[in-house]
Amino acid sequence: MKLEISHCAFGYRRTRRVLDDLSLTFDSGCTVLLGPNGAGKSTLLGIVATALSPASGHVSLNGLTPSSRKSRKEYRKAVGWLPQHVKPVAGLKLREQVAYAGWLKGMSRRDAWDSAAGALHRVGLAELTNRSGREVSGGQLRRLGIAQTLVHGAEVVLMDEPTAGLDPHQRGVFRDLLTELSEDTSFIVSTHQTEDLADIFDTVIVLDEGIVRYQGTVPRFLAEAPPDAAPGRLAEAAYIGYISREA
Ligand SMILES: Nc1ncnc2c1ncn2[C@@H]1O[C@H](COP(=O)(O)OP(=O)(O)OP(=O)(O)O)[C@@H](O)[C@H]1O
Repeated sequence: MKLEISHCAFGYRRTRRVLDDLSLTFDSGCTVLLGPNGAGKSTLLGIVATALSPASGHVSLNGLTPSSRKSRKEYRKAVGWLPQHVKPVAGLKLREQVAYAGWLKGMSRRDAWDSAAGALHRVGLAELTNRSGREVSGGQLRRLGIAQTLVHGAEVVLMDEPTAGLDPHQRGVFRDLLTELSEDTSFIVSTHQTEDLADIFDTVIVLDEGIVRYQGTVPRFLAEAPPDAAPGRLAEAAYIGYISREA
C-alpha cells in the first residue's frame, strides 16, 4: 500500500488555508496522526477519503487517483473511512447497515450482504447482527463503523479520533482489535491519545498548522522525548516537544 498526498492545498474559506502545499506518503502498516486541535488532521483525512476536494494537488493510492468517475469508484472502494461520529441508520439492523455501506461502495447487494456478516464477525459483533444500531453502546457503535470500512475490502482505513469518549476498557478492546486487523489492512488513525502509541503503531506523523513536524518510526519519535520524561509518558513528551518547536 502506498498512499501519496502531493502538494495539496485546502481552505474552508478563500482567505485561510488549512493545508498549503502538503506532501506526505503513507506506507503499509499502522500510522498515527497527531496534532493539536485545528491542526488539519480531519481535513487531511477528509481529502484522502474524497469527502473534501483539494484546491490544488492530488492524492493517489497505489498510483490510482480519484480524478475520473471510473477511477474514483475504484479508489473509494480501496479506502475506508471511519468519521468522528458513527451514526446508526434508523430502521436498519447492524448487518443491514454494514451491507448498505458495502453497497454504497459499489458492491452487489448479494456480495455486500455476505461480506457484512464476515466484517461484523471480525470486529466482534457477530452476536449482534440482528440488533438495531440504536440499541448498541458507544464502543459497539465504533466497532460497527469499523465493520463498515472492512466490508468492501478496503486496503487502507482512515479513522478520525476513534477512541474519543470511550472508557479505558473499550479503548483496550479497540487497541486489540486494531492490532489484529492491521495484519492485513493498513490504518491511518487521528487521535489525541498518546499513551498506547508504541503498542499499536508503526509510524507517527505530527501535523501542526497544516505542516508536518515529524514523520517517522515510533522508536525514533520516542527517542526525541527529553531525558527527564517519565517512562510512561515518552510519547506525550516527544509530541509536546515537536509542536512547541518553531516551524
Ligand atoms: N466545516 C468547516 N468550516 C470552516 N472551517 C472549518 C471546518 N472544519 C474545520 N474547519 C477549520 O479548519 C481548521 C482545521 O480543522 P480540522 O478539523 O481539520 O483540525 P483537526 O486537527 O482535525 O482538529 P481536532 O483535533 O480539533 O479535531 C480549523 O481551524 C477548523 O476551525
